[in-house]
Amino acid sequence: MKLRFTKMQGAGNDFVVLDATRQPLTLTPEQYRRLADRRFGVGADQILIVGPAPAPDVDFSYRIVNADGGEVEQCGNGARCFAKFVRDQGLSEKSAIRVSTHSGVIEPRLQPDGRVTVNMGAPVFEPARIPFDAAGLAAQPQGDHAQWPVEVAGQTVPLAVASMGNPHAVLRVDDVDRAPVHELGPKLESHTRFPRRVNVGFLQVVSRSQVRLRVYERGAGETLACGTGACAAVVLGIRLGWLDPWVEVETRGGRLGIEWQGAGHPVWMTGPAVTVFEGEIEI
Ligand SMILES: N[C@@H](CCC[C@H](N)C(=O)O)C(=O)O
Repeated sequence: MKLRFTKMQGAGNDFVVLDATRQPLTLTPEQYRRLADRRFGVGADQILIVGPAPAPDVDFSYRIVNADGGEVEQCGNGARCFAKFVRDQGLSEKSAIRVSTHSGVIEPRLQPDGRVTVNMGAPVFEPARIPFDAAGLAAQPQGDHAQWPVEVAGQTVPLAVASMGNPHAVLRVDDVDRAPVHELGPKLESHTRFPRRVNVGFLQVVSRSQVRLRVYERGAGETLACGTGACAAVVLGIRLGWLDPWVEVETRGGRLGIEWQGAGHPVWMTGPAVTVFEGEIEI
């Protein structure tokens, strides 16, 4: 089967975007892995499948598949690329687009400067809803929230955890360039405390409004940026008393602006969305 695709990136987090608005598209996990493969396929951290609206109050649906072939709930950088994709392909003329994902409706808005702002919805902190197995762990109170002591690689690390629709664990470090991303990332990603695995963020606080972040993503390894990871890290940093409500996040692939006004409010993420090329692949 020949498949048309668009290669996109948001702050260096790269995607193969597929249009399934006119006809249903179901690939096998092996086919998704092949598309994501940087040597045998197109190459991507995630595959985004844009589909028709499943209900009258939304404009589209979109599904997200990690490079390992597993379908997941949410993707922040992908949401920005999704919005640019539907506009560029002439699928919508709106600049605020409501899209249904596996973890609810989000609303990307195209900005006049080409960046995209997304209402990512409200974060969730209850361990059971992340999901995070906190049984037997005493939370370490700090600020108005908690970090959890988790045993990994012979050490105990304090993790803050949240869901942005998908699960995140965040570890504060002094310097992201020297952080043990490849030592602790894979071990925490599939740690028994996280029954659905987890995205692992390494957060360096530069000031109350600026952080540096690296994320070892579930199902993809370290990416140049993770949008939901940036939302989770900032939200947890705010709850722990480290950060102000508006924070610039420096990733290895670009900068994201994250705003959160506190409990009950949605997280707003602003950043780039770029088309790299279009093509066709035999899959
Ligand atoms: N890169 C993404 C997140 C993609 C999904 C993630 N790896 C997961 O498994 O939850 C982003 O920008 O948010």
